[in-house]
Amino acid sequence: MESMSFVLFGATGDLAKRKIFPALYNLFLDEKMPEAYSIIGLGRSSLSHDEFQTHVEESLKTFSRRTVANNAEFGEFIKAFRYQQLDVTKPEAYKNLLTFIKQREKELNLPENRLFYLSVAPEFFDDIALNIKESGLGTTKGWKRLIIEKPFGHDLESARDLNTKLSRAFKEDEIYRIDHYLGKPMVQNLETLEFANPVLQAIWNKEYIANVQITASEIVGVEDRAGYYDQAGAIRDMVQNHMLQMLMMTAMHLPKKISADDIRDEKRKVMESLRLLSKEEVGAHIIRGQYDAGEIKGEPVVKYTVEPGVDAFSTNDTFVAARLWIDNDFWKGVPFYIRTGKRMKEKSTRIVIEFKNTLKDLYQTEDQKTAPNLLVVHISPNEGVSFQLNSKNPLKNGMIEPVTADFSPVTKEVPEAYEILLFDALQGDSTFFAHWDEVELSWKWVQPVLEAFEENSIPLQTYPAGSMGPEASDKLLEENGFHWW
Ligand SMILES: NC(=O)C1=CN([C@@H]2O[C@H](COP(=O)(O)OP(=O)(O)OC[C@H]3O[C@@H](n4cnc5c(N)ncnc54)[C@H](OP(=O)(O)O)[C@@H]3O)[C@@H](O)[C@H]2O)C=CC1
Ligand SMILES: O=C1O[C@H](COP(=O)(O)O)[C@@H](O)[C@H](O)[C@H]1O
Repeated sequence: MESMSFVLFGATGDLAKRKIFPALYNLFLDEKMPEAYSIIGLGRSSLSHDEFQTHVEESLKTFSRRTVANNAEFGEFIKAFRYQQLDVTKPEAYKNLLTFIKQREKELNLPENRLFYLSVAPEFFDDIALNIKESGLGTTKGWKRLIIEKPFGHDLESARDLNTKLSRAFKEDEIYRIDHYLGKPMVQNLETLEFANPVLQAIWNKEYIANVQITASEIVGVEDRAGYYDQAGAIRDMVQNHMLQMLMMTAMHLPKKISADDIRDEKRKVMESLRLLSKEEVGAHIIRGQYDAGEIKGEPVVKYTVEPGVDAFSTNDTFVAARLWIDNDFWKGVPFYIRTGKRMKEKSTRIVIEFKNTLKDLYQTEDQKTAPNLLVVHISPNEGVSFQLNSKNPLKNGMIEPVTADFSPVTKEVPEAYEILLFDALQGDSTFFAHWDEVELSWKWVQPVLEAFEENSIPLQTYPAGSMGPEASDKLLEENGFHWW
């Protein structure tokens, strides 16, 4: 891995302290950082280098999965951090930043490889990219890369506009759009499950698969993010990015070779085949929900519209379920269901592949009924893969029962999504970052849904906090003879 400067916009913010610093620290402990590097944090606040290093240390003590010891090794890590106060909206400030970066490059004998990480509000993304270009920060003898956080646009038009602006300063292969779900070990493992197992590869299609169910349920509510969430809703916050990325990863077909370009090509093909809904069709395939008061783990929970910062008459979606169709040769006729919501019964992200139960009529009697085979990819909170088979239970007179073969790695050791993604970006591997084609096609699918929601042309179903969403979400599957697993 090449030595570099890591330039972090928004270094005094929430994401930096909760995810980015801990990820860098754990990469350091795993000896996955470059041989030489400088980390330059930027923010509006006025901080000395020492104060910034203390801020980083405190964030690691609170959020790192590994403990922080006050030893020489830690000293080695923290000494790479420097801080610069910079108002991102002031073009003249970038000149000072360039001088500072060059000075550090000289001190540490670093090549001009610069990785810029935009961990600031999205309204700044395009300005920062432009200022990097105009100030000469992006003119390097080495490489430059831009990591950009979500949300990438608010709708199709704004996403296109942002992309056009970014592409004036960075080429597509220099842009790393973070979708942290793509860094989750079990989402990455989908590729291996599908392509490294000939048995699964042979049956990964419409001949054998009855339906696919992707769930991302959360216990938390809107928390302290009402300002953002009440405008975004589950459709923008989760569906446009994480849910559709998981769908792409599940439905993509065998690439010519395992490379970033080939995998992203296959993902794009999935999105190109995704059946677009007209605004009028949205009601038949999409369930829009909002949580009502309820109870979670024995504690009462208030309804969404009385949460701090939420509009009392808000019609924002805190739950979305959808039935999607991929009209290609592999998946024609196989429904893909997705559901995601806040204030649900459990925190669970999982993908369930339900296989066709073609042998169920072979067994005639009640005690010989068979359940469908299920392949379940457990993404969080616990990582693993399980496979449900039918087997005779010798203790129950040979009655046929479903049994589960389970694989779960030791979760304490599993790296976090941000660690995995940062390591990839440091190495220049963009496989698990969202390509613009995927982002644009996702927005294309989402756009009529956004419009139907905005026009209130489909009902807003309420669901009690602590449930698995509105009843209408169950009916969506019942219409095709299925139920949620
Ligand atoms: N927090 C999270 O869990 C997640 C965040 N994201 C995304 O990450 C990005 C950052 O979010 P988050 O850390 O929560 O945001 P915060 O509001 O916590 O932090 C914002 C950062 O931007 C800096 N900033 C604001 N205005 C300026 C300015 N004019 N010039 C320079 N710096 C400025 C702040 O500096 P200062 O504090 O010094 O004023 C601060 O460092 C957003 O795009 C968000 O959508 C994505 C997923 C999850
Ligand atoms: O991006 C987001 O993801 C989180 C859920 O992430 P997870 O890793 O905990 O599954 C969600 O709470 C948040 O609203 C959204 O912005």
